[in-house]
Amino acid sequence: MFQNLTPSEQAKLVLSLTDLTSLNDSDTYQSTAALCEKANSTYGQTAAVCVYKQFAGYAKEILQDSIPVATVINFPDGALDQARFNYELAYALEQQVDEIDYVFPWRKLQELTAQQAPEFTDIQTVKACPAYQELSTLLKPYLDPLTAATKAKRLPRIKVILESGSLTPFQIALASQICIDYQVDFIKTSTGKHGQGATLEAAKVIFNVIKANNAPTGFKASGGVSTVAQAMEYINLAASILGEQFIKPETFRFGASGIFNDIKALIDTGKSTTQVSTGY
Ligand SMILES: O=C[C@H](O)COP(=O)(O)O
Repeated sequence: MFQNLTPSEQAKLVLSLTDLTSLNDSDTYQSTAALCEKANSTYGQTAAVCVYKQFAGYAKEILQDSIPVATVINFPDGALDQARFNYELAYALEQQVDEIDYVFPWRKLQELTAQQAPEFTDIQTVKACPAYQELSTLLKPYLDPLTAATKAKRLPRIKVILESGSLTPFQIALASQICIDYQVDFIKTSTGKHGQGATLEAAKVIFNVIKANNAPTGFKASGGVSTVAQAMEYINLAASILGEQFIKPETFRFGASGIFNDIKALIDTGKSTTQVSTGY
C-alpha cells in the first residue's frame, strides 16, 4: 500500500507522523513560535511538536490543543538521578505537556551487560539475562511515576528514548522489553545528540520485540531522519513486521528537526530536496 503512494502523498503521510522537533541551545520563544507555525500549516498538521520544557508552556499556548506538545526529560544523557527526574517530571507536568520523551539510562544498561555479549535471538534469552531483572528494578522509581501520570490522565503519552546507536541488538531488545513491561506508549530510538541516530537495524529489533510481546507499544525513529525517502524505509519495514495498521500517529512517529523542507519540496514540486539541482 505505501509503495504505491505518490511523492506528495508520501510527504503528507510522513508529515502526519512527525514530531516536529527543536532541541537546540539556541532555541527561543521566537523559534518556538516558528516551529509551531510549521507544525500547523497549509501543508498539513504534524503528529506533535517537541521542544525543551521551558518552551513547552508557550507552545501549548500557541497551539491551543490543535497539536500535542511533547518535551524531553533526562535528556540527552540518560542519567539515573532521582532528584533531577522528580524535578523535571513535575516541571513538565506543570506545563501540561501532552507527551514526555524520557531518556533511558542506557549507560547503566551498558555497564550491567558489559560482561555479556549474547546475540539477540529471542525474547526468552533477554528475560533470562540477570541484567534484565536488575535494570527493571532500578528503573521502577522512574518508569512507574511516568505510567502513573498517564493512568491518572495527567499525561496522554510517554516515549522512552533508548539511544539505540550506542547499544547492541541484545541491549536494544532488553531495553525494549523493559519499556513494554512498564507499558510505555512508544519506544524511541535516539536523542539525536549522541553518536549514531536511528537505523533500520535497530528499528527491526524493536519491531520484533513489540511483535513477540503482541504489545500495543508504538515506535518512534529519531536522530538523523531528514528526508521523506529515509522515513518511508522505516514505514515499509514497520508495515512488513507489524502490519499496515501500525502506521498511524498513535503508534508510529518520527522525531525530526530537519525534515520539513523535504516534505515541503515534495508537496510543492514532487521532487525531494536531495533531487533539486543546485545549478552547478
Ligand atoms: O527527538 C528528536 C531528535 O532530537 C531529532 O533528531 P534530528 O535533529 O537529528 O532530527
